[in-house]
Amino acid sequence: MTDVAVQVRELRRAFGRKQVLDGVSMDLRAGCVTGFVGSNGSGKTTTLRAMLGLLPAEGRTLFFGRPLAAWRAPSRIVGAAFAGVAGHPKHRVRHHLHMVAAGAGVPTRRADELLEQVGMREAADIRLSALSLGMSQRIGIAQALVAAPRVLILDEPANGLDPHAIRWLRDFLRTIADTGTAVLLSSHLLAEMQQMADRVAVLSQGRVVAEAAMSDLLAYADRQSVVQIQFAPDDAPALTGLSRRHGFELRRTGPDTADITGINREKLARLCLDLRVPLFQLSEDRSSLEDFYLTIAHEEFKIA
Ligand SMILES: Nc1ncnc2c1ncn2[C@@H]1O[C@H](COP(=O)(O)OP(=O)(O)OP(=O)(O)O)[C@@H](O)[C@H]1O
Repeated sequence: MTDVAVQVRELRRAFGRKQVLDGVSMDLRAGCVTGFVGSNGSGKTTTLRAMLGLLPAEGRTLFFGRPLAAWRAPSRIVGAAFAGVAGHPKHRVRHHLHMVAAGAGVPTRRADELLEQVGMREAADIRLSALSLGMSQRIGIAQALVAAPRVLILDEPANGLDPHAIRWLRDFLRTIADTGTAVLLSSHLLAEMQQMADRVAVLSQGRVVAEAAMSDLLAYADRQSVVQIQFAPDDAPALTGLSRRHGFELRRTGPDTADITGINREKLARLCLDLRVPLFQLSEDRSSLEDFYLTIAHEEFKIA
């Protein structure tokens, strides 16, 4: 599904002299999980708040072609969660969600269903102040979903989650997106997004500098990575032939060492195994996706 659910256009916002948003534009697609990434302080939260009209900003955000305020029941259009759950710390989880449901004009049984869906039934009687960060994130998501919105916006939802909970979140968001909901989640960790998002929008210096399918971004990362190998000098011609046949670049750095670009470590290892060329060292200077993100941010990289 590629229907555009949300169009964000030219958002601008300064705090004092600092131009935090300098023309942020992006599209969110229905049925798609979009990761919104940018380093700490790059303006992700500011963008989300501006999109939702929680913060005055120049520019516009259209939800299914209209500003949010033009919809009769905005909570059915978009649900959002910022840093876990917002509510009275003394309220207990179930009571809190019932109040949110009542406020949104939906039956309280919807809140109970969501509590079940986010795996928090056992936490129903816990006070909001006693929730762990991970629990609070889940309840925040339940709260955002209470009116079954067509767009779900989550600010750093993976914060404080352990790997098991991140897997849960990924599967949960996939289920939500599969119903046609457009999901936007922000994070300063690209590695997390790699697990969760179909598409990614990269925020840098107040603008979205890349918007692409996650698979394209990862393929680009592969092309940028450098694999260092060590081999038997006799195998040099075989490796050169392999590089020609498979279109990767091999640059000799010594009689038995080379730097390779244009192919990732796993694929290279498989090709060498097939060719029966033993490698004595195989390391990849892909650094990390974090470093890769910094590269994109600096190069103002655009993926077609
Ligand atoms: N109300 C405010 N008043 C002044 N400055 C603000 C305000 N809100 C945000 N900022 C500044 O705007 C910049 C962007 O902040 P924002 O919280 O949007 O970044 P972020 O990308 O969400 O960061 P993080 O990943 O750390 O959550 C920061 O420099 C922050 O200090």
